[in-house]
Amino acid sequence: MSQDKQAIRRSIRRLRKTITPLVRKQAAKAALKFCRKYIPLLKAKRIAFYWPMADEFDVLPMLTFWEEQGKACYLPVVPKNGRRLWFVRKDSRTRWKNNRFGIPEPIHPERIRAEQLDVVLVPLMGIDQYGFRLGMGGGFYDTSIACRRLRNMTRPKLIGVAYELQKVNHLEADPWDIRMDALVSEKEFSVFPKN
Ligand SMILES: Nc1nc2c(c(=O)[nH]1)N(C=O)[C@@H](CNc1ccc(C(=O)N[C@@H](CCC(=O)O)C(=O)O)cc1)CN2
Ligand SMILES: Nc1ncnc2c1ncn2[C@@H]1O[C@H](COP(=O)(O)OP(=O)(O)OP(=O)(O)O)[C@@H](O)[C@H]1O
Repeated sequence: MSQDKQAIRRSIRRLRKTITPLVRKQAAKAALKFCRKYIPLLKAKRIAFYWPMADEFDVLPMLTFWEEQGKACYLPVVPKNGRRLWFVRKDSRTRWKNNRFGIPEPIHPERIRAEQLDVVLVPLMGIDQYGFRLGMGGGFYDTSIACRRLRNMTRPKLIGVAYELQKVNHLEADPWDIRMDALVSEKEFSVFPKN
């Protein structure tokens, strides 16, 4: 079964490599335009983004926009032990340090957990029609947003970010998998049905 997941990751990674820099840039712009109307984002005080690696969807234009709108913006920081991510504030003067995966992380005293965020833009490898997500396999996001398993917990809102070519019909969900509330791609912004 995790064999399966590895195979899906490989095939999506291969597809994603074919995206040209120009298309990537246009996709980032389109996604920004779509997400500007999403009410939870408009109302949010604290929003988490991610620093895009390799061929991941570029959310930095969105980050810049929402930062200019006065939102407090955060990026994930991999913990020393375990898998529960910290979210560290990024501001215009932030300095950066690479983590063990080579991903830049902000250096800032303001460090919070996912529960304190209003919206999290979640990186992913694949996403199905129900909002189930396949990540890089580290289990970081599933662990960090596990608070959403609790009944009545509607925060943080989770927005998966992906190219259309990362959509898959159906992902076999593991017990720890948490569904996204919405998805933004280069083509659309869609909200998943609650049930
Ligand atoms: N941009 C971004 N930041 C993120 C994540 C993510 O998916 N995307 N994460 C989401 O959880 C966390 C880091 N998770 C990671 C999990 C696994 C690997 C990893 O296995 N990297 C392989 C190379 C993978 C590849 O070939 O693309 C390696 O280092 O060998 C890296 C980061 C936090 N920050
Ligand atoms: N809430 C949790 N508590 C403890 N362990 C967890 C939790 N969620 C996931 N895990 C562990 O993390 C491992 C990786 O999970 P999975 O392959 O679903 O990660 P992923 O969603 O692809 O990765 P990521 O979230 O880092 O992008 C699993 O084997 C599981 O044991």
